[in-house]
Order: sequence, then C-alpha cells, then structure tokens
Amino acid sequence: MPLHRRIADAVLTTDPVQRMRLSQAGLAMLLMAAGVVAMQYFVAVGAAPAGPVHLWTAASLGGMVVFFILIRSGWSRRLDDPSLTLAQMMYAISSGAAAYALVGEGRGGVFPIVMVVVAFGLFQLRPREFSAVGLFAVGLFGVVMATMAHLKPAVYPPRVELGHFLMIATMMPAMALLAARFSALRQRLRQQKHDLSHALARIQELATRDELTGLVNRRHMQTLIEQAHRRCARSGQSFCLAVLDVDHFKAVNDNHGHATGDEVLRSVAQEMQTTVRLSDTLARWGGEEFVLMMSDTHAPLARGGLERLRERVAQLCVLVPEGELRISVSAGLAEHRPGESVEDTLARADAALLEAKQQGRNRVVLAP
Ligand SMILES: Nc1nc2c(ncn2[C@@H]2O[C@H](COP(=O)(O)OP(=O)(O)OP(=O)(O)O)[C@@H](O)[C@H]2O)c(=O)[nH]1
Repeated sequence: MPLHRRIADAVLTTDPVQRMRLSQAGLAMLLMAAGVVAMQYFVAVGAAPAGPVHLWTAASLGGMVVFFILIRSGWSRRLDDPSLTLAQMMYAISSGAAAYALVGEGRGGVFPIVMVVVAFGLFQLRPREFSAVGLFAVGLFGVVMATMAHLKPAVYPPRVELGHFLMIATMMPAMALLAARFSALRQRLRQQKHDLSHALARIQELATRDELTGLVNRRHMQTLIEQAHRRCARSGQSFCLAVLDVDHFKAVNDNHGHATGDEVLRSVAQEMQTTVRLSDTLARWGGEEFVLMMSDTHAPLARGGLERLRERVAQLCVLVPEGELRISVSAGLAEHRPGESVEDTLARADAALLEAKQQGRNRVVLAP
C-alpha cells in the first residue's frame, strides 16, 4: 500500500463513517488555518494587535484540534452528533466573532469565512439545528458589533455596524431556507435508498428462491453446485448430489386437486428442509422433483442422511379436506467423481432415481 494511503488510514481510520467525520473536521481545521493566515496579515499591516491575535490563534486552532481528537479517539460516538458538526460550527462562529472584534478595518474578511462555516451545516444539520446556529450567529455578531461600535466608534462606526448587522441578519434566514431544502432532499434520498435496497432484496429473493416452497430455485442451485464443484476440485473434498421425486404425485393432483398438490409440495419441502444438515442445500428442481447437494461427504454417509430424509417424509401426514394424506419420496444418489462434470453426476443420480422408482418407490438407490 502506498505511504500516503497508510498515513491517511492511520490518521483518518479505515471506518468509512469515522473517516468522513474526521475529513470534515480536518477541512474545518484547514479553514481555520486560512483564517489564521489572514489574521497574521492584518497584524503585519498594523490593522490588528499582535498579542490578542496570538491568543486568538492558539484558542481557535487549538479548539479545532481538540474537536479532531474527540472524534478520532471515539469519545464523540457516545453523543447524538458524533461528527460534532454543531459544536464545531458554534466554535468557529465564536472564533469569527472574536476575529471581527480584533481586526478593526479588516473585519469585512470575516463574513465570507462565517458563510463557509455555515455552509458546513447545510449538508448535515436538521433545519431546526441550522436555525439555532443562525440565531446564535446573528445574536453573537449583534452583541460584538454593538459592543465594538460603543467601545471604538472611530474604527467601528455605528451606522456601518448597523449595515453589517442587517447583512448578517438577512443572510442567515436565507441560508436556513437553503438548509431546509437540503434536508428535505437528504430525507428523500434516504427514503429512495431504503426503497431501493428493499426492492433489491426482493429481486434477489425472486431470482434465487422458488415461490411455492421457498426453497432455492433451480437456476440458483445450478450456480451453487458449480461453486461447490470448483471448491471441491481445489480442495480435493467430495460432495454428493441426490435427486428426489414425490411418488405418484400425479394421483395426488388428480384425486385431490392442484391446490392440494401444491400444499403437499410445500409440506414435503418444509419437512425435508428442516431435516437436512445446515451445510446441505435443498432446491426445488422443477415440478415434484428436488435436488439435494451434500457437501464434504461420501456416498455411504450421504445415503444414511438421505434415508433419514425419506423416512421423515414417509411419516409425514398432510391434512387435506378429505382427511390425511401419506406421501413418500424416491431418491437417486451419486457421489461426484474427480474430473466428472456436474451434469454427469446429476445424470447418474437421475438414473438411480429411475431405478428407485422401478424397484417400487419410497427408497434410496445409490448410483454405481
Ligand atoms: N400441484 C402441482 N403439481 C405439479 C407441479 N409441478 C408439476 N406438477 C404435477 O406433478 C405430476 C408429476 O407426475 P409424473 O411425472 O407422472 O410422476 P408421478 O405421478 O409422481 O409418478 P412417479 O414419479 O412415477 O411416482 C404431474 O401431474 C404435474 O402436473 C406444481 O407446481 N404443483
């Protein structure tokens, strides 16, 4: 990893949310540093007193560093606003108001900086919080302007200060209006994101699940078998595939109707799903046919599991309007051979299923 990336990770962490908060605090620190440069300029040209400006510099920059540390250490996580946006804005506005009182004739430069500070809140604060910041700024600057006009009327003429105050007092509500619009936009985006992820989950569900039984569908099962095939080819582990078919299912449909047939399929699927191991995958392959993939196992063990499955289905009583219905399944099992294609393993399992049907159904036959 390049050095600058490693430094950025060390300073800003690798947690994306924390990183965003710290980047913003870093940006605020840079903005404050730009303000410090401007203040030093006014000291150099004799417009501001050196001593108080040094104090102001230490307090302003130091404050921003403290905010950065509070976020970086994770301390701010316990607060409602872990990014400390509101607190940072209030602090920066207070620092701007102090600068306004210090720089005399250069005070016009404070306004654009305050506006940038306020712009930080446009993207994060709720309208009510933003209005609070606006009110705070108008109130604080009002007090500073009135005090300076009173203390140093030659540098801060009252009529000019009144103009400045009116300017800031009209700009803040305008910014608050913008903040409300941004907030509504953010809310809409959040809702859209929520709806989209909901729709995506639903699409995922539709694409991978069988609607009737809730089992993995054929398409997704093919992908899963291919993945298992590749994994086993690498690791040398073995896996088995079984094809299961409900016996005389046509008779269920014919005697009790399609709806009962569907109910039988659902019950059989549910029973089998609760019986198979967590590491096994059961899919509805189509119609009344199911495929079971048993990973990391050999034929004798798989056969035992499959026999258990068959017995559980044979014990199942499906309630139908006419009474109780007994169901059975036949299964063909094949262990995947190294170098064999998945299709060939499935074909062998299919042939074993045919054998099970021919032998009288309700049994498991292992492919040779
Ligand atoms: N209710 C219902 N029936 C289905 C569904 N899919 C397929 N079938 C029916 O399942 C029956 C399958 O019949 P067959 O293939 O003849 O097999 P079987 O009657 O089970 O006989 P064996 O497999 O030989 O024991 C057909 O009647 C299909 O119409 C489904 O989703 N719901």
